[in-house]
Amino acid sequence: VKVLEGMLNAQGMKFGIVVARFNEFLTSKLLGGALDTLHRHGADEDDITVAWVPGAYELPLVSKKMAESGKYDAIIALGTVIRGSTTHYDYVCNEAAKGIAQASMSTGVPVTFSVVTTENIEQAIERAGTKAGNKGADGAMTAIEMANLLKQL
Ligand SMILES: O=c1[nH]c(NC[C@H](O)[C@H](O)[C@H](O)CO)c([N+](=O)[O-])c(=O)[nH]1
Repeated sequence: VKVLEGMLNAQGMKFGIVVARFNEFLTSKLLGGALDTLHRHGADEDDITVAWVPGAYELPLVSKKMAESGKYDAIIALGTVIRGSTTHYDYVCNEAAKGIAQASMSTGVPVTFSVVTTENIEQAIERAGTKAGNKGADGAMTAIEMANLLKQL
């Protein structure tokens, strides 16, 4: 039986990070978690590019453009959408999720969906580096694993 699985080695790999400025108090923490994870798994600082977009709705377009460039082994999409603060929560979340998946499928480049979607600010804080971990760090781990796995296919 031949088993394929991605190692967690980021050495020599190039990563794009797309991060939403909306809820920047929280998305900056997701970015910090992603950068820390990439660094501690061996990624070189010069091999990481960060692009800021206005909000989660804009994540798919820039994720797709970065993926299409062929410059990156994986893309990490970071954002925070909180229902309590918006009437169009479902639209933003659904379009972000669908668009990020499409950016990945249409280019063959892994684009991880690390968008925190919560009912309220407290839940979002829990996922930005407190008791529920850091969704940005999780997205970076997924990106490293997927990039390693795709090299074997
Ligand atoms: O990233 C977010 N964008 C949000 N809206 C902006 C949206 O992503 C677009 O930037 C905007 O609609 C302009 O296209 C949010 N809310 O509306 O509350 C939110 O919680 N998070």
